[in-house]
Formats: sequence, C-alpha cells, structure tokens
Amino acid sequence: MVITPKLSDVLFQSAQAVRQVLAGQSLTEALESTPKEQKAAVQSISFYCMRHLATAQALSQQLLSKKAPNPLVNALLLVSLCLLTVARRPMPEGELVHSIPQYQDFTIVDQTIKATQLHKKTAAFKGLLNACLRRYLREQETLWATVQQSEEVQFNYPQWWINLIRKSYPTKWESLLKVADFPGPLSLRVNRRKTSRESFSQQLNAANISHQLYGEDAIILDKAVPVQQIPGFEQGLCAVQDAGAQLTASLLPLRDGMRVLDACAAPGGKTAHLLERADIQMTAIDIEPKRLARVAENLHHLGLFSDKVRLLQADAATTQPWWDGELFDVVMADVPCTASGIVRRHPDIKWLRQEKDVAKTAALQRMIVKNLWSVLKPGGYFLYITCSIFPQEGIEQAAFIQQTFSDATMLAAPGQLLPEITTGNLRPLHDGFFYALFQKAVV
Ligand SMILES: C[S@@+](CC[C@H](N)C(=O)[O-])C[C@H]1O[C@@H](n2cnc3c(N)ncnc32)[C@H](O)[C@@H]1O
Repeated sequence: MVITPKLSDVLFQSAQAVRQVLAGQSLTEALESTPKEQKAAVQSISFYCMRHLATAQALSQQLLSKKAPNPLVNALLLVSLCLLTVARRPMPEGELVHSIPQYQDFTIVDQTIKATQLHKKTAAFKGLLNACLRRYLREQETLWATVQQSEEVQFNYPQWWINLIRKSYPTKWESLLKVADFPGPLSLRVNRRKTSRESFSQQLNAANISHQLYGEDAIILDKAVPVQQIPGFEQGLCAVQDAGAQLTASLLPLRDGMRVLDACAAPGGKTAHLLERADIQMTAIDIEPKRLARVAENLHHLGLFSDKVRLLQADAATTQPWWDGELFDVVMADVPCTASGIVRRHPDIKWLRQEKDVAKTAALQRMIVKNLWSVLKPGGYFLYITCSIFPQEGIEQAAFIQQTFSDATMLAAPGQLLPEITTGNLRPLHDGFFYALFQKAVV
C-alpha cells in the first residue's frame, strides 16, 4: 500500500531542506535526513524551490516588513511562495504537467499554517505566515510585476552568475540560463560488459519506455521513470549518467593493458565507463573518502571490480604518498569545478557558489593539472574535463596547459559543450561540460 504523506509534513521537511541549503549545505546532503515516506515529495518540492529561489526571496522581501524572525520561518515562507507560483511558469514543450503537483491556493496556505505547528521555531509565527500568504494571494499581480523588474528574479540566478554568462556567451546567455528551469532528462549508459545497446534498447521497448540513442553508449529516456522500473537496472545492465559525461570514453584511444589514472574519480561514472570499454589497469583516486566508497559500490554493482582496479584516497595535487613511481598511459583529470554546467540537475549549486569560487577553483585545477602532467608517460594521453560552462575553468585552462607544458600537443576534442536549448525544446540532451585532450611528446 502506498501511503501519501501529509502535505503539511512535506512542506515542513522541504523548508528544513531549503533552510540547510541557505546555510551552505548541498541539497543532496540536506535531504539525507528526510523521513523515507516523505522523501520523493520533499525532493520534488525542494528541487523546485531551488529552481525558483530568487523569485520566492524577492516576493518574501515584499511581504515581510523586516527580516524573517528565524531561518526556518524564512524557508517555510519561501517553499509556500514557490508552490503558489507554479501555475505562472512555462512548461517544456510536449509536457502536460509540471514535475511537481499543483495544489489549490487555499490548500497551500492551510497546510503551511498546519506545518508551523510542527516546530517551536515556527509555531509562534503562524499569524505572520498566514498574513504574508494571504497578502500574496490578494496582491499577487502587483507583487509579481514589482519583483519581475530584477534580472535575478527573471532568471533565478545570482546576479554575478548572470553577468558572467552574459559576458562569456553574448548571443546565447539567456537560453543557457533558462536551461536550469527544468530537470534534465534521465540518461543511461549501457554496460557493454553485460549487454549491447541494441539489445538493451529492445528491452526498454518491451517495457514501453520510449527513448533515443545518443553517442556510442547513451540512451536518453523521453520521460523519466523510477530506476527500479528500468529492466536490468538492478542487475547492472546500465547506470545513470548524463549523455555529455559519456563522451569521455569515446575520446580516449583506450587499449587493453593500458595503465590509466582517473585522478578525480568519485562517484565513479567515468571510471566505470572506461572499465566497460577496455581491459585496463585502473588507478582511481579521490580526496573524499566517503565519495571514494561510492566508486567501489558502483563498480561492484556493475560487475567491474577486479584486481586490475586500485582505489585510493589521495590528493591529485601531489604525488605523495599515493604514486608508485610508474607512469600512466592515460590520465583523466575530471577536476573539481563550480559545476556550473549541471545546474539543472543540481539547482542548489546556483545558490551555494559564490563569485570568488570561480578563481579559487580555477587555481586548484591548475595545481592538479601541473602535478598530473608529471605522472603521464611520454606519448600518453591527458584528458582534462569539467562540468562547468565558465570559460575560466574550460577554454582558459586548456590554454594554460598548452602554454605551461612545452611537450603538450592539443588533439581534437569537443571543447566547450553547452547545454543549449534548441527550437522549442527546453530540455537539452546533455549537460554542460568542457573537454580538452592532449598528448605528451616522446622525447
Ligand atoms: C567532477 S567530480 C568527479 C566526477 C567523476 N569523475 C565521475 O565521472 O563520476 C570531482 C571529484 O574530484 C574530487 N576532488 C576534489 N579535489 C580533489 C583533489 N585535490 N584530489 C583528488 N580528488 C579531488 C571530488 O571529491 C570529486 O569527487
């Protein structure tokens, strides 16, 4: 029997998650403490709030004469305002309903007031929230017109981010920003070790899951379904991975027996893809032990773990103490970045990043690259990857690599991959990535 959680409980838990993101935690981490039976509903509402946070914040400022009395009251008001404004937003072409349910206005207000009773920090402010929400319903046209003056509200990004994208992409900045309004499609990578893409595609057809093929190994579902409904998912026939992230394996000239270093591996999507494609000696490192544990889990699940795989918790910016002194044929540097290319899947990133993080992250990327170049064999391949669309982390880093290493030759690679909206389709097939491939000269 499916138990539908009470909306008041869901609103309260969503407010808890939003409050945690506003305090600096990622939404994924914040949702870890959500009760299981409320998880799906809370996830859908809190993700929606992250997509439309600037609008809700601007409306809330109009409604409150001063700062919210505490962060939880603030978050509950933001969540309610997000839900009250669902009907005003456009939907992707061909979709009849939003990814979150639409409730009647009076239901949202009533359930928000009930939610205030769930915590002592909100209970005393029932009257305040009631007054704000009722005023929103009375004056929404005027309030909406006022807040819409701001670019932050129009695009639901911090102003520095809007400015940076406009400066970097003067002809397509608006569509690049709008990409984050809707979740990305569910994309799968077919595990070549267990099945072929053709046979897997037939299994999906038999299960009435419509889809399209992309690149060499990807399958993009026309409509997302829970992964448990995907045939063979539990058996590791496929894994969830954005189609843009799957270009990695096609770019590298992998051959059996090669020594490959995946220098920033967790959670292991690209590690797994390379292991599906060739019998390589894989060293996968990551600085975060908790994230590294997920690489192991994912490789086991997909049947890719063997004595040819070494997983090490290590810092890619130094060779001490993890490197055994033997050079690698291939180094893959999927470096830590702002993740500005994947905001439609992680909309909390827009609010967690700060302008200063761009330069800080770019500096770390350079340290990592400098170190990793030293462990690459002459004649070996070096693939630099980020899931960012900021040029400081992409094209400018590729130029840095060329200038810094006189023995680096740049080979053909996609460069900046943008999640572009094509005519009418608000859901690009892949996220934003940057790929640059180099070969080290043989001296
Ligand atoms: C973009 S993610 C990698 C995604 C992964 N390649 C995949 O396809 O699943 C970047 C990773 O770099 C790790 N990281 C950050 N700083 C690092 C460092 N100094 N050394 C090694 N790993 C680092 C992070 O913990 C994170 O898991």
